[in-house]
Amino acid sequence: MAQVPIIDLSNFPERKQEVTQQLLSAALDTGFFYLQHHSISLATVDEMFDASSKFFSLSDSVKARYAFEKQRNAGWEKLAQMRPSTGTIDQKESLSISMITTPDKIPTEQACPGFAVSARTFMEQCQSLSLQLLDCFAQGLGFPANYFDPHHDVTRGDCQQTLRCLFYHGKTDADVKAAAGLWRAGAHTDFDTLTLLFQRPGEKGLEMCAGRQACTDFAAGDEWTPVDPIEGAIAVNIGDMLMRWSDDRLKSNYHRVRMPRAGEYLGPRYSLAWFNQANKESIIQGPLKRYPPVSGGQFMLDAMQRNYEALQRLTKEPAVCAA
Ligand SMILES: O=C(O)CCC(=O)C(=O)O
Ligand SMILES: [Fe+2]
Repeated sequence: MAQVPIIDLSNFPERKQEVTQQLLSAALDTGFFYLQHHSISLATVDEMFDASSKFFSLSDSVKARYAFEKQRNAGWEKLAQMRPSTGTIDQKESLSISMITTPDKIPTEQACPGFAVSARTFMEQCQSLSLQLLDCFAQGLGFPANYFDPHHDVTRGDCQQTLRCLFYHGKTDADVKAAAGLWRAGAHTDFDTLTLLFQRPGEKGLEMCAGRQACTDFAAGDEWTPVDPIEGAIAVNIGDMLMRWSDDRLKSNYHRVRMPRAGEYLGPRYSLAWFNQANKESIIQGPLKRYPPVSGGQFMLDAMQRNYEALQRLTKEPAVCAA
């Protein structure tokens, strides 16, 4: 079974070369790693989890004021997302918001007091840690220092940086018995450059599958490794955009969230995902030019189209990966 390495960011400025090597080696192989002793405080993360659970506890009619819009990839959705790997609906709710481009999808002070303030602080800290990591990857891939910064520019109107709050409903023993074929989140890769994934201790279920060869393939192997929550640590994974930007060297591997099993904790699971996504107008191309250049905006549209076509095929054939 693959190992998910734990990378310690203590004394980062003095240890930057060493950390860069560790990040690179994790990204070349598993595509997943944990970060410990990073710059995001536990209090900031806890406050964001509180804000997120308060939002999800609102009535569906209030949450529907922030309804998901596919075109903008923003807003709230419930029992709505289907992955080509499963053909069943993910057992979850989510709220996706961006730092500047979706103010109308951020719950108001009246609807959810404190949410906007907590989300802003959290997103700012996620952004700053992400640029630190992306700078290491830039150097590891042979790009100039800070190469990725202008491509993840949150001050521009074409910014695609996104926070997704996730809420997986609690289950009963009967639900668990009847859960064959259901997933909290079906196997998928992320479309972004880098995802920071925050989990709460005890709320397990995330699993990853190492071994993807090309950013264009659409299948997962069958060896799954748990990425269980570790107190204070962030689980990080490479996404398809960085896989492409690295000419397939860094691996955007499949991952999923399984349903709890009988005898396990059956309560709700909350997670927070910060998706780093290149600005729509940024041009993505690896140093080896393995793929033609593509803009950040077009890359997302193509990824969604590929997903859509795979879902269409699913209605005619069995699931591409019996995940
Ligand atoms: O909730 C999790 O742990 C994973 C979520 C995820 O992979 C996603 O939303 O892309
Ligand atoms: Fe994901």
